Amino acid sequence: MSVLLKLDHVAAAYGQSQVLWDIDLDIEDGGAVALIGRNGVGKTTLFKTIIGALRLTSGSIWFKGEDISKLQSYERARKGIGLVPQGRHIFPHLTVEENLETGLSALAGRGQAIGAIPDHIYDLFPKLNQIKARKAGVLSGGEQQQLAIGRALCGRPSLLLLDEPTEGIQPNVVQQIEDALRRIRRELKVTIVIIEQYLDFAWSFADHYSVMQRGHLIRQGSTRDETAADVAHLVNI
Ligand SMILES: Nc1ncnc2c1ncn2[C@@H]1O[C@H](COP(=O)(O)OP(=O)(O)OP(=O)(O)O)[C@@H](O)[C@H]1O
Repeated sequence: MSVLLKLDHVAAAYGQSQVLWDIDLDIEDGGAVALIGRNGVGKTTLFKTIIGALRLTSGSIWFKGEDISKLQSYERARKGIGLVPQGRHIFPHLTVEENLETGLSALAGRGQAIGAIPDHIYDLFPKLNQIKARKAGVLSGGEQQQLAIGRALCGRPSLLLLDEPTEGIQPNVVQQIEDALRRIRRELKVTIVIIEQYLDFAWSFADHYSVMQRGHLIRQGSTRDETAADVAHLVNI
């Protein structure tokens, strides 16, 4: 398999406060990776560096063989990096359909017509079709998460980063989210990286895991060769 995303000795800081140190990470094309670690170790910050919301202080980021370290966020989105942020950040006063339309803007400048919301979004999340005229602010947590994923998919990413997709979601809906992510990977050929506190979900969904501790990547491996219990002590408080 080829490498889709490569982080090479990445470091990043908020002002004077360094948060990431010397991160080396390869994400294979077609892979599903869980990024795990205690609160505050830098997982979200790592996503911010990948999407270009935070500049690197050293190192480089490569996507599809191209150094994207100096590109702006919108340029990285156009190249195919999508984010489902922690807390979902949907627009509560817009309808479901209008929220999805905001996701189409990543296509602007990629030489593709922006067009309509792709059918596969409503195929993945039929509920969104039923409630497309409803204001997003009144949706349940699970529906908002589906909307946030659908919105990111409107930009036709080849890499989708999801920051704690199960946070605040009822257990019966977690399974639906997992099923949708599997289909996104298999049918849409999207490579997926999740930040996940809930190790059972991480192990069920992902092929590989990476553990962060105090701004460093300290361990990586296969979720098929090791169990969640093998790494739980590195993640649980
Ligand atoms: N905008 C910011 N300005 C300054 N420091 C920040 C900022 N955002 C995060 N930090 C600090 O950077 C460190 C890493 O935070 P980050 O949110 O990346 O961790 P995390 O592993 O994603 O944690 P969580 O699971 O709580 O989201 C923390 O010490 C945090 O306080």
